[in-house]
Amino acid sequence: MFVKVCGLRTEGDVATAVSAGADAVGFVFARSPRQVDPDLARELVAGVPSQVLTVGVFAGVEAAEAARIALDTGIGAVQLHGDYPPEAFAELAGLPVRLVRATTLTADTDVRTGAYGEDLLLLDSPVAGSGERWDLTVLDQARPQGQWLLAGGLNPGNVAGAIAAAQPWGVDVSSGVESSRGVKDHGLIREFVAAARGATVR
Ligand SMILES: O=C(O)c1ccccc1NCC(=O)[C@H](O)[C@H](O)COP(=O)(O)O
Repeated sequence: MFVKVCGLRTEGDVATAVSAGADAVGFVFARSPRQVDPDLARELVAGVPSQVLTVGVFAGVEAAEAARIALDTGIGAVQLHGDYPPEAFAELAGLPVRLVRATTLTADTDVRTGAYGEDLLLLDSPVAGSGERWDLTVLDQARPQGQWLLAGGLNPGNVAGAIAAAQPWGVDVSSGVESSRGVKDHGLIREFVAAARGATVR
C-alpha cells in the first residue's frame, strides 16, 4: 500500500512522515491554509530522502507554471488538481518529473491510470483538501485501473475500512492528520501510516 501524506509545511512534518514510512510527501502550491512558497518547498524537499517521492500540488495555474516551480524546487512529481485537460499533461511529458492526475470521480472520468499520460491517478472528494469523504460505492460502476490513490476524508480510524472497500493501490491524506486546519499532528501521521500499512488488500 503506497501512502502519501500531503500538505506538509515544516521540517518536523517532513521528518515525521518520512520516519513513519510514507512513500510520498506532498507540498501544496495551490491557494490553501497549507500553501508553501517555492523557497520553503525547496528547503523541505532537500530534507527528503531520494526514495520518498516529493509531490507538488497545483490547482488553477497553467501546467507550464507548475513545471517551472517543480524544476525550481527539485520536486519529483507534479500533481495537477482539478479539470486539467490531457493537453496540460502532454505539455509536461518529457520533463524529469512524474505526473499525478487528481480528480473527482464522475460518470465521465477516465479511470485508466495513464490515460492522460500520467504516472498516478488520484481520486478525491469534490473539494480537495476539505477532509470530506465521498461515496465509494461509485467505484462499483467505474473500476479504476492501474496505480491509483484514494483520497478524501481519510484518517487513522477509517483508512483500513476505506482500503477494504475501495481496494486502491495507495492512499493520500491531509486533513485527517491535522490538529487544526493546516497544522499537522505528528502522532496522527504515524497512526495513519501504520493503519494504512496494516490494512487488508485483496
Ligand atoms: O490540501 C489542500 O488544501 C488542497 C488545496 C487545493 C488543491 C488540492 C489540495 N490538496 C490535495 C491533496 O492531495 C489532499 O491530500 C487531498 O485532497 C485529500 O485531502 P483530505 O480530504 O483533506 O485528506
